[in-house]
Amino acid sequence: MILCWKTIIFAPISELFTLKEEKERTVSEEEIVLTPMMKQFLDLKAKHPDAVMLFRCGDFYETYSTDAIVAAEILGITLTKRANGKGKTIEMAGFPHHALDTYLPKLIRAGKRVAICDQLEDPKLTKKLVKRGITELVTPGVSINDNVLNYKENNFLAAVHFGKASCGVAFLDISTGEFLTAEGPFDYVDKLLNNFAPKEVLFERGKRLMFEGNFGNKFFTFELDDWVFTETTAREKLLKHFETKNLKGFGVEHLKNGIIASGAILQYLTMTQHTQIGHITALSRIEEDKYVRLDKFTVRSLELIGSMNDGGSSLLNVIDKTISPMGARLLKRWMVFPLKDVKPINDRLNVVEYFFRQPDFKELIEEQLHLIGDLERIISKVAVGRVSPREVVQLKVALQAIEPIKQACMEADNASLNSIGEQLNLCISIRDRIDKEIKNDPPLLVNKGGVIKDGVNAELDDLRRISFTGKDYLLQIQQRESELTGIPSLKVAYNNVFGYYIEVRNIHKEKVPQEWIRKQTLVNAERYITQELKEYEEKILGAEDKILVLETQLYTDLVQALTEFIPQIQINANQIARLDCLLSFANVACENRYIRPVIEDNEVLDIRQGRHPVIEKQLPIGEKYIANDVMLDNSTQQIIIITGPNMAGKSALLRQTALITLLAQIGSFVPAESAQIGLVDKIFTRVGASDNISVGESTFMVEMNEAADILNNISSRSLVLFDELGRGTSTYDGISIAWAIVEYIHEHPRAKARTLFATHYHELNEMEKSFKRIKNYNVSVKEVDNKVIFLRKLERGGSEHSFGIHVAKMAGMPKSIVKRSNEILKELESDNRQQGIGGKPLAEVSENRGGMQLSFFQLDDPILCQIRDEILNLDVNNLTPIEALNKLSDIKRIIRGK
Ligand SMILES: Nc1ncnc2c1ncn2[C@@H]1O[C@H](COP(=O)(O)OP(=O)(O)OP(=O)(O)O)[C@@H](O)[C@H]1O
Repeated sequence: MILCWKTIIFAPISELFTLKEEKERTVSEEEIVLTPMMKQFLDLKAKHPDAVMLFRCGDFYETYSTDAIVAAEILGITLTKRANGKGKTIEMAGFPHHALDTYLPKLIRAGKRVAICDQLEDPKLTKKLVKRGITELVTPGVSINDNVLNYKENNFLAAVHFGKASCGVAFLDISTGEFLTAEGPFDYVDKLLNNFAPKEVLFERGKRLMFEGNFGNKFFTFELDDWVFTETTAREKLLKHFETKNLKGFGVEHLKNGIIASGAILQYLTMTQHTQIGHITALSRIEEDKYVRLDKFTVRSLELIGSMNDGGSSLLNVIDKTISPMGARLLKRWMVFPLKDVKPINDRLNVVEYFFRQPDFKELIEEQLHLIGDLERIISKVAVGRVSPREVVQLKVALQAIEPIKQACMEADNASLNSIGEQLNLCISIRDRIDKEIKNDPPLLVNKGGVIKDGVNAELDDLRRISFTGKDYLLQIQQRESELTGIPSLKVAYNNVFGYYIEVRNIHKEKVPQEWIRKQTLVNAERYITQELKEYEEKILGAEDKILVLETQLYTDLVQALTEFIPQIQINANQIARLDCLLSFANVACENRYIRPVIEDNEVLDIRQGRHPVIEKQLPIGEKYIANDVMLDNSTQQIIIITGPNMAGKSALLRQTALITLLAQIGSFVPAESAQIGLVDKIFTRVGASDNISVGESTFMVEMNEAADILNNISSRSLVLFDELGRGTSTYDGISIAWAIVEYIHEHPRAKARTLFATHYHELNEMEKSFKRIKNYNVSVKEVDNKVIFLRKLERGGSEHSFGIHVAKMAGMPKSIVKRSNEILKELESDNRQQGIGGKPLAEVSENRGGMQLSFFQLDDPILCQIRDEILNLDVNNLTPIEALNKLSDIKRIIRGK
């Protein structure tokens, strides 16, 4: 036999034998002697060199060589060695096959691809090496295992195709069957990748630089051959799967790049042996123009899905009171895809209001939703042939719960609810069939038996009778023989080796009849078999085997019948998810005193007594969130410049305005006394300076990139929030850039966006004088006895102080520094007052400020000079909070030393 290296291109080889050369060559069998099983392993492994192979050996899944080293580390299992022909050894680590569900998710969560290699024939029936083959390739993006999946999240696999004019993208969640596509410029695809957060992304081999250059390196990726990314291959694959002549019915026919990406996904499913995919019933286009555009910075800085601080809360945490897993997943989607048309938003709001007004209806829906479970993922498991008897019973329970929901929705005085009710399908025939055939509390696995109810199949009933009466008969034998032999402790028992046997304790061994055949000697007893016992054993065991075969057959037939209902049950799952989200909105609104916003097709944003939905939940007991009014429009008050001390609540106000708008546009009630929301098409936020050093960009570069993106994309319908824009550079540059940007938004006809601009550059208050739609506001504080009290009220007019020194004091800054800072501030202020800021060119203002700073550090005090040097040597942009604290403590030590 000749082994070809070309097919064996992975690391384990080097550990099985010594490689003379790395390059391709052929090796004769004389040079290498492998055990036959290892040869089989190598052949299979060569098909998926990058995956950890779980190789089934009897009752174990084994891993070998480098796979074993990796698996032992991730799974915490013992690494051993096994002989591998001609005195060689190979690393090995394994676990019992029934523990697959425990260990597989750990490998997937560690970002590994796993090839499952099973025995394809019964080892008992062959004398040769057992046939084995890869039955499934599980990867982070292609998993239906409950232990890998998070029930509140979709598990998307994505594919990206780099077309000539645009980029195509597709997303598939195999656990729910949802399949989506879109195409557009890189930044749009980047936004989608961030919003859908796929667990794995596929792209064409050799295009890594392009991929990472546009989308970063945070995704788990896999490269596929270039032939996968051709239009003909992709179209063929899609048409074959959907059994259609073209893709017009899905509304994606014109999306050439999207189609290529979608085809690549299906191709990948074939490659990973996922061929039962009847639950993927449609390919939908992601309709960009239907949703508010939120870029990834906005999603992150508004903390919609996750908090930027460890342990912090997100908007999703506050508003997710969904009951079903489908509801939780849909709500997460709604959060990043707010609507921008009045009608669908009002449709949602109408339902939320209906829940409010009809507590009985709300209670009924709530009660039934608790019974439904993960209908969407269960029906996907039906399609892929992995549904357990318990899940089938859960499916029945869900369909039963849908009946009262459907009825209540149809009877409701609300068109959206009527439409939900109409779409719900009771699937009565299959529901009743499950009820008739499957026991109410079946075992987890069908091969354990006891799944099918009595009365379903006459043959099954007969076999069960034989099995049960046979067992009774064995008891009779026990009793009879005990009496005949006079052995009171005689007992009939069963083990896998001898089958049924009679056990007699040694003290009675003399009384055993001659015709009994001795099979086993124990310390205190002997075990025997008899002719009669063997005959009954055959009958009982034969019946039990037949029962299992028959039950499995009946169960498989039922699951097959269920596949006919996949589309209807998927629709049910969607409608239930929708209802669940709207119910969640109603409950959140009740609990937190939200009101229904008025949605209008104009450019007014008028929020009265608005609150921040997340901060208000986090305040210490006894503290109340101070509500504020914010009014923006395109004619009188387009841009608000908000100044005010540090810690006053400027950022909170900015964010709450965006969050209220966003909540309204996903159809939720909002935390305010009243809210008039003129529909927003895009929300942009630039909040604080953040570093992106990992991709080689400075704080300021990131800030300017984001600001440029905003300015290039805003429209007169957009909402823009700038928080401390320009902070990442010198005061002089910062003010100039901030001023120019505000001026642009005010003046540019296309860019007349409603804008909130929070800043510490009080100089920007000058703009109100020259620009008609710019208005100054400040978040108020009161100074009492040298102490600052935060009133947190938004008031008309600019403010002059930042009270930064006060905040430094609150933060525990050494008293001497606080005192000295106050002296310097007074000096600076008096100087500025003499010179005057208003009307002066910004350059002058800034230069003066620089001059003052210099005089501070020109003092003769060597301690101050030492502090100056310490501060000047700091790289503030790269300073971690801990380093900052350490530095403060160093400075404190210097002062104390004085
Ligand atoms: N309206 C409010 N009612 C009650 N507490 C509030 C309110 N607004 C803000 N806070 C509290 O004050 C803290 C500081 O608010 P915020 O970060 O908005 O201040 P800021 O003015 O942006 O400060 P800085 O200029 O230093 O960034 C918040 O974390 C919150 O706990």
